[in-house]
Amino acid sequence: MAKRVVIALGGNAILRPNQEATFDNQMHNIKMSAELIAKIEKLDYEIVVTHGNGPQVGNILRQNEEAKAFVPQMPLDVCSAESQGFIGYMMEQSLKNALHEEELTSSVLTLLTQTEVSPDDPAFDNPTKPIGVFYSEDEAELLSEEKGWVMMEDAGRGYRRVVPSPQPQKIHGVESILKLLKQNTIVIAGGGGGIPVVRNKIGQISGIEAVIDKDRTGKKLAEQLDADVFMMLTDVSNVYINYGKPNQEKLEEISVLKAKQYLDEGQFADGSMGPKMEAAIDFALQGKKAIICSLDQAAEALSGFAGTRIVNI
Ligand SMILES: Nc1ncnc2c1ncn2[C@@H]1O[C@H](COP(=O)(O)OP(=O)(O)O)[C@@H](O)[C@H]1O
Ligand SMILES: NC(=O)OP(=O)(O)O
Repeated sequence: MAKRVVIALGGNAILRPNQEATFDNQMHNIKMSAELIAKIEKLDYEIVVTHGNGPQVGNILRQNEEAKAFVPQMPLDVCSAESQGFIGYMMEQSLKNALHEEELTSSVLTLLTQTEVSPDDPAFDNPTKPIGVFYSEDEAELLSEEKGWVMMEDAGRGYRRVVPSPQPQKIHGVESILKLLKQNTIVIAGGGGGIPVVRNKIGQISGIEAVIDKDRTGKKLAEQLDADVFMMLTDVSNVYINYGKPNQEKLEEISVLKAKQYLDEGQFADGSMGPKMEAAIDFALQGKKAIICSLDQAAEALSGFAGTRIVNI
Protein backbone atom coordinates (compact mmCIF):
# COMPACT_ATOMS: atom_id res chain seq x y z
CA MET A 1 0.00 0.00 0.00
CA ALA A 2 1.29 3.47 -0.86
CA LYS A 3 2.51 5.48 2.12
CA ARG A 4 1.01 8.92 2.75
CA VAL A 5 3.08 12.10 3.10
CA VAL A 6 2.09 15.66 3.97
CA ILE A 7 4.58 18.19 2.60
CA ALA A 8 4.79 21.75 3.97
CA LEU A 9 6.59 23.96 1.45
CA GLY A 10 8.74 26.72 2.93
CA GLY A 11 8.82 30.32 1.76
CA ASN A 12 11.64 29.71 -0.75
CA ALA A 13 9.44 27.36 -2.78
CA ILE A 14 7.41 30.42 -3.84
CA LEU A 15 9.54 33.52 -3.29
CA ARG A 16 13.25 33.87 -2.49
CA PRO A 17 14.59 36.51 -0.06
CA ASN A 18 15.22 39.83 -1.86
CA GLN A 19 13.03 38.86 -4.82
CA GLU A 20 10.10 41.10 -5.71
CA ALA A 21 6.74 39.30 -5.49
CA THR A 22 6.01 39.54 -9.22
CA PHE A 23 3.96 36.89 -11.01
CA ASP A 24 7.00 35.84 -13.07
CA ASN A 25 9.30 35.39 -10.07
CA GLN A 26 6.75 33.37 -8.14
CA MET A 27 5.76 31.23 -11.12
CA HIS A 28 9.41 30.47 -11.88
CA ASN A 29 10.07 29.30 -8.29
CA ILE A 30 6.85 27.32 -8.11
CA LYS A 31 7.67 25.53 -11.38
CA MET A 32 11.01 24.41 -9.95
CA SER A 33 9.31 23.27 -6.73
CA ALA A 34 6.72 21.33 -8.73
CA GLU A 35 9.45 19.45 -10.61
CA LEU A 36 10.91 18.35 -7.27
CA ILE A 37 7.51 17.24 -5.94
CA ALA A 38 7.01 15.19 -9.11
CA LYS A 39 10.14 13.24 -8.09
CA ILE A 40 8.35 12.24 -4.87
CA GLU A 41 5.33 11.08 -6.87
CA LYS A 42 7.70 8.64 -8.59
CA LEU A 43 8.38 7.04 -5.17
CA ASP A 44 4.72 5.96 -5.00
CA TYR A 45 3.47 8.13 -2.13
CA GLU A 46 0.01 9.59 -1.62
CA ILE A 47 0.87 13.30 -1.49
CA VAL A 48 -0.76 16.30 0.18
CA VAL A 49 1.01 19.64 -0.28
CA THR A 50 0.59 22.69 1.89
CA HIS A 51 2.46 25.98 1.61
CA GLY A 52 3.08 29.38 3.19
CA ASN A 53 1.56 32.73 2.19
CA GLY A 54 3.26 35.29 4.44
CA PRO A 55 4.65 37.62 1.73
CA GLN A 56 1.58 37.18 -0.51
CA VAL A 57 -1.19 37.72 2.07
CA GLY A 58 0.65 40.81 3.35
CA ASN A 59 0.77 42.24 -0.17
CA ILE A 60 -2.93 41.53 -0.80
CA LEU A 61 -3.85 43.21 2.49
CA ARG A 62 -1.75 46.23 1.53
CA GLN A 63 -3.39 46.39 -1.93
CA ASN A 64 -6.77 46.40 -0.18
CA GLU A 65 -5.79 49.14 2.24
CA GLU A 66 -4.21 51.36 -0.43
CA ALA A 67 -7.22 51.03 -2.77
CA LYS A 68 -9.99 51.37 -0.19
CA ALA A 69 -11.04 54.79 -1.55
CA PHE A 70 -11.95 53.09 -4.84
CA VAL A 71 -12.76 49.43 -4.05
CA PRO A 72 -14.29 48.07 -0.80
CA GLN A 73 -11.67 46.64 1.51
CA MET A 74 -11.76 42.90 2.30
CA PRO A 75 -10.90 41.47 5.75
CA LEU A 76 -7.70 39.49 6.37
CA ASP A 77 -9.43 36.08 6.20
CA VAL A 78 -10.61 36.93 2.66
CA CYS A 79 -7.06 38.06 1.76
CA SER A 80 -5.91 34.67 3.06
CA ALA A 81 -8.45 32.91 0.82
CA GLU A 82 -7.25 34.99 -2.16
CA SER A 83 -3.61 34.06 -1.52
CA GLN A 84 -4.52 30.39 -1.11
CA GLY A 85 -6.40 30.55 -4.39
CA PHE A 86 -3.70 32.17 -6.49
CA ILE A 87 -0.80 30.17 -5.07
CA GLY A 88 -2.86 26.99 -5.41
CA TYR A 89 -3.62 27.86 -9.04
CA MET A 90 0.06 28.36 -9.88
CA MET A 91 1.10 25.24 -8.00
CA GLU A 92 -1.62 23.00 -9.46
CA GLN A 93 -0.80 24.12 -12.99
CA SER A 94 2.95 23.67 -12.48
CA LEU A 95 2.51 20.25 -10.88
CA LYS A 96 0.25 19.09 -13.71
CA ASN A 97 2.90 20.17 -16.23
CA ALA A 98 5.72 18.52 -14.24
CA LEU A 99 3.79 15.24 -13.97
CA HIS A 100 3.01 15.35 -17.69
CA GLU A 101 6.70 15.87 -18.43
CA GLU A 102 7.53 12.78 -16.36
CA GLU A 103 4.71 10.79 -18.03
CA LEU A 104 3.01 10.32 -14.65
CA THR A 105 -0.76 9.89 -14.66
CA SER A 106 -1.81 11.36 -11.28
CA SER A 107 -4.24 14.27 -11.14
CA VAL A 108 -3.76 17.41 -9.05
CA LEU A 109 -6.45 19.37 -7.24
CA THR A 110 -6.39 22.43 -4.99
CA LEU A 111 -8.85 22.64 -2.12
CA LEU A 112 -9.70 26.03 -0.68
CA THR A 113 -9.36 25.02 2.96
CA GLN A 114 -10.77 26.51 6.16
CA THR A 115 -8.96 25.96 9.45
CA GLU A 116 -10.80 26.28 12.74
CA VAL A 117 -9.10 28.19 15.53
CA SER A 118 -10.26 29.16 19.01
CA PRO A 119 -11.59 32.73 19.40
CA ASP A 120 -9.99 32.63 22.87
CA ASP A 121 -6.53 31.81 21.52
CA PRO A 122 -4.08 34.14 23.36
CA ALA A 123 -2.41 34.80 19.96
CA PHE A 124 -5.20 37.31 19.19
CA ASP A 125 -3.73 39.60 21.86
CA ASN A 126 -0.13 39.00 20.82
CA PRO A 127 0.52 39.30 17.06
CA THR A 128 3.66 37.39 15.99
CA LYS A 129 3.16 36.25 12.38
CA PRO A 130 5.23 38.31 9.90
CA ILE A 131 3.49 39.13 6.63
CA GLY A 132 4.29 41.19 3.53
CA VAL A 133 7.59 42.83 2.67
CA PHE A 134 10.58 43.84 4.83
CA TYR A 135 11.18 47.40 6.07
CA SER A 136 14.10 49.23 7.68
CA GLU A 137 13.84 50.14 11.38
CA ASP A 138 13.02 53.78 10.50
CA GLU A 139 10.32 52.78 8.02
CA ALA A 140 8.88 50.35 10.59
CA GLU A 141 8.64 53.10 13.22
CA LEU A 142 6.88 55.41 10.76
CA LEU A 143 4.40 52.73 9.63
CA SER A 144 3.64 51.86 13.21
CA GLU A 145 2.91 55.54 14.03
CA GLU A 146 1.02 56.39 10.83
CA LYS A 147 -0.95 53.20 10.26
CA GLY A 148 -0.98 51.59 13.71
CA TRP A 149 0.67 48.42 12.37
CA VAL A 150 2.42 46.14 14.82
CA MET A 151 5.99 45.73 13.52
CA MET A 152 8.59 43.16 14.53
CA GLU A 153 12.16 42.30 13.62
CA ASP A 154 12.16 39.09 11.54
CA ALA A 155 15.14 36.77 12.06
CA GLY A 156 17.79 39.44 11.38
CA ARG A 157 16.36 40.18 7.92
CA GLY A 158 14.55 43.46 8.66
CA TYR A 159 11.19 44.57 10.06
CA ARG A 160 7.78 43.23 9.04
CA ARG A 161 4.18 43.81 9.94
CA VAL A 162 2.87 41.09 12.27
CA VAL A 163 -0.66 39.74 12.77
CA PRO A 164 -2.18 37.18 15.17
CA SER A 165 -1.35 33.53 14.45
CA PRO A 166 -3.64 31.21 16.45
CA GLN A 167 -3.12 27.45 16.73
CA PRO A 168 -5.00 25.36 14.14
CA GLN A 169 -7.54 23.16 15.91
CA LYS A 170 -9.33 21.40 13.05
CA ILE A 171 -8.83 21.42 9.31
CA HIS A 172 -11.92 21.14 7.14
CA GLY A 173 -12.21 18.84 4.13
CA VAL A 174 -10.12 15.91 5.37
CA GLU A 175 -12.69 13.26 4.33
CA SER A 176 -12.67 14.67 0.79
CA ILE A 177 -8.86 14.77 0.71
CA LEU A 178 -8.76 11.08 1.68
CA LYS A 179 -11.13 10.21 -1.17
CA LEU A 180 -9.03 12.20 -3.66
CA LEU A 181 -5.82 10.50 -2.51
CA LYS A 182 -7.43 7.13 -3.17
CA GLN A 183 -8.24 8.37 -6.70
CA ASN A 184 -4.57 8.95 -7.55
CA THR A 185 -4.80 12.70 -6.95
CA ILE A 186 -2.17 14.95 -5.41
CA VAL A 187 -4.02 17.41 -3.18
CA ILE A 188 -2.91 20.97 -2.45
CA ALA A 189 -4.66 21.95 0.80
CA GLY A 190 -4.37 24.17 3.85
CA GLY A 191 -2.31 26.75 1.92
CA GLY A 192 -1.21 29.70 4.04
CA GLY A 193 -2.20 27.62 7.08
CA GLY A 194 -5.81 27.63 5.87
CA ILE A 195 -8.41 30.38 6.05
CA PRO A 196 -8.90 31.06 9.79
CA VAL A 197 -12.47 30.48 10.98
CA VAL A 198 -14.15 30.20 14.39
CA ARG A 199 -17.24 28.23 15.39
CA ASN A 200 -19.89 29.86 17.57
CA LYS A 201 -22.06 28.26 20.27
CA ILE A 202 -24.73 27.20 17.77
CA GLY A 203 -22.18 25.55 15.47
CA GLN A 204 -21.96 28.24 12.77
CA ILE A 205 -18.52 29.11 11.36
CA SER A 206 -17.26 32.52 10.26
CA GLY A 207 -13.92 34.06 9.27
CA ILE A 208 -11.56 35.71 11.73
CA GLU A 209 -8.62 38.01 10.99
CA ALA A 210 -5.36 36.09 11.45
CA VAL A 211 -2.72 34.13 9.52
CA ILE A 212 -2.06 30.56 10.66
CA ASP A 213 1.44 29.07 10.56
CA LYS A 214 1.73 26.59 7.66
CA ASP A 215 3.99 24.16 9.56
CA ARG A 216 1.45 23.93 12.40
CA THR A 217 -1.36 23.40 9.89
CA GLY A 218 0.77 20.86 8.01
CA LYS A 219 1.25 18.88 11.21
CA LYS A 220 -2.45 19.01 12.05
CA LEU A 221 -3.29 17.93 8.50
CA ALA A 222 -0.81 15.04 8.75
CA GLU A 223 -2.44 13.96 12.04
CA GLN A 224 -6.00 14.20 10.74
CA LEU A 225 -5.04 12.30 7.56
CA ASP A 226 -3.13 9.67 9.56
CA ALA A 227 -0.11 10.31 7.32
CA ASP A 228 3.02 8.16 7.68
CA VAL A 229 5.39 11.08 7.12
CA PHE A 230 5.24 14.83 7.70
CA MET A 231 7.89 16.75 5.75
CA MET A 232 8.85 20.40 6.12
CA LEU A 233 10.84 21.58 3.10
CA THR A 234 12.89 24.68 3.72
CA ASP A 235 16.12 26.41 2.64
CA VAL A 236 18.58 24.41 4.76
CA SER A 237 19.62 20.81 4.09
CA ASN A 238 19.43 19.85 7.77
CA VAL A 239 18.68 21.05 11.25
CA TYR A 240 21.87 21.86 13.18
CA ILE A 241 22.84 22.20 16.79
CA ASN A 242 25.01 25.23 17.53
CA TYR A 243 23.68 26.58 14.23
CA GLY A 244 25.87 29.24 12.65
CA LYS A 245 28.71 28.68 15.14
CA PRO A 246 32.11 27.13 14.32
CA ASN A 247 31.06 23.95 16.18
CA GLN A 248 27.69 23.54 14.39
CA GLU A 249 26.68 19.91 13.96
CA LYS A 250 24.31 18.47 11.38
CA LEU A 251 21.43 16.34 12.68
CA GLU A 252 20.51 13.31 10.55
CA GLU A 253 18.29 10.63 12.14
CA ILE A 254 17.49 11.59 15.74
CA SER A 255 15.09 10.36 18.42
CA VAL A 256 12.21 12.48 19.68
CA LEU A 257 13.84 12.50 23.12
CA LYS A 258 17.07 13.96 21.77
CA ALA A 259 15.15 16.49 19.65
CA LYS A 260 13.14 17.57 22.72
CA GLN A 261 16.34 17.96 24.74
CA TYR A 262 17.86 20.23 22.06
CA LEU A 263 14.61 22.21 21.80
CA ASP A 264 14.61 22.78 25.57
CA GLU A 265 18.27 23.89 25.35
CA GLY A 266 17.15 26.63 22.90
CA GLN A 267 19.06 25.20 19.90
CA PHE A 268 16.32 26.15 17.44
CA ALA A 269 15.47 29.80 16.83
CA ASP A 270 11.97 31.12 17.67
CA GLY A 271 10.00 32.03 14.56
CA SER A 272 12.05 29.80 12.21
CA MET A 273 13.45 26.38 13.18
CA GLY A 274 11.82 26.37 16.65
CA PRO A 275 8.19 25.94 15.45
CA LYS A 276 9.31 23.40 12.84
CA MET A 277 11.03 21.25 15.47
CA GLU A 278 8.02 21.56 17.80
CA ALA A 279 5.74 20.32 15.02
CA ALA A 280 8.19 17.54 14.14
CA ILE A 281 8.43 16.35 17.75
CA ASP A 282 4.64 16.38 18.25
CA PHE A 283 4.14 14.34 15.08
CA ALA A 284 6.97 11.86 15.71
CA LEU A 285 5.69 11.25 19.25
CA GLN A 286 2.73 9.51 17.61
CA GLY A 287 5.10 6.85 16.24
CA LYS A 288 5.41 8.54 12.83
CA LYS A 289 8.33 10.08 10.94
CA ALA A 290 8.94 13.84 10.63
CA ILE A 291 11.51 15.21 8.20
CA ILE A 292 13.06 18.66 7.85
CA CYS A 293 15.20 19.14 4.74
CA SER A 294 15.78 21.28 1.67
CA LEU A 295 13.36 21.18 -1.23
CA ASP A 296 15.92 19.76 -3.64
CA GLN A 297 16.69 16.82 -1.33
CA ALA A 298 13.09 15.90 -0.55
CA ALA A 299 13.00 12.61 -2.46
CA GLU A 300 16.37 11.50 -1.01
CA ALA A 301 15.25 12.43 2.52
CA LEU A 302 12.04 10.40 2.15
CA SER A 303 14.21 7.42 1.20
CA GLY A 304 16.33 8.01 4.34
CA PHE A 305 19.43 9.42 2.66
CA ALA A 306 19.21 13.15 3.39
CA GLY A 307 17.72 15.75 5.71
CA THR A 308 17.00 15.60 9.43
CA ARG A 309 14.66 12.73 10.31
CA ILE A 310 12.92 12.73 13.70
CA VAL A 311 11.64 9.34 14.80
CA ASN A 312 10.09 7.89 17.93
CA ILE A 313 12.79 5.40 18.98
N1 LIG B 1 19.21 25.10 14.50
C1 LIG B 1 18.96 25.46 13.24
N2 LIG B 1 19.27 24.62 12.23
C2 LIG B 1 19.01 24.97 10.94
N3 LIG B 1 18.42 26.15 10.59
C3 LIG B 1 18.09 27.01 11.57
C4 LIG B 1 18.34 26.71 12.93
N4 LIG B 1 17.88 27.74 13.70
C5 LIG B 1 17.38 28.64 12.84
N5 LIG B 1 17.49 28.22 11.55
C6 LIG B 1 17.00 29.00 10.41
O1 LIG B 1 15.73 28.49 10.06
C7 LIG B 1 15.50 28.88 8.70
C8 LIG B 1 14.28 28.09 8.17
O2 LIG B 1 13.12 28.59 8.80
P1 LIG B 1 12.12 29.58 8.01
O3 LIG B 1 12.90 30.70 7.40
O4 LIG B 1 11.02 29.93 8.94
O5 LIG B 1 11.64 28.57 6.90
P2 LIG B 1 10.53 28.51 5.76
O6 LIG B 1 10.21 29.92 5.34
O7 LIG B 1 11.24 27.72 4.72
O8 LIG B 1 9.37 27.80 6.35
C9 LIG B 1 16.82 28.58 8.03
O9 LIG B 1 17.03 29.36 6.89
C10 LIG B 1 17.84 28.91 9.14
O10 LIG B 1 18.42 30.16 8.91
N1 LIG C 1 1.16 31.04 6.61
C1 LIG C 1 2.52 30.89 6.72
O1 LIG C 1 3.05 30.20 7.61
O2 LIG C 1 3.24 31.56 5.73
P1 LIG C 1 4.83 31.72 5.62
O3 LIG C 1 5.41 30.33 5.73
O4 LIG C 1 5.05 32.32 4.26
O5 LIG C 1 5.26 32.60 6.73
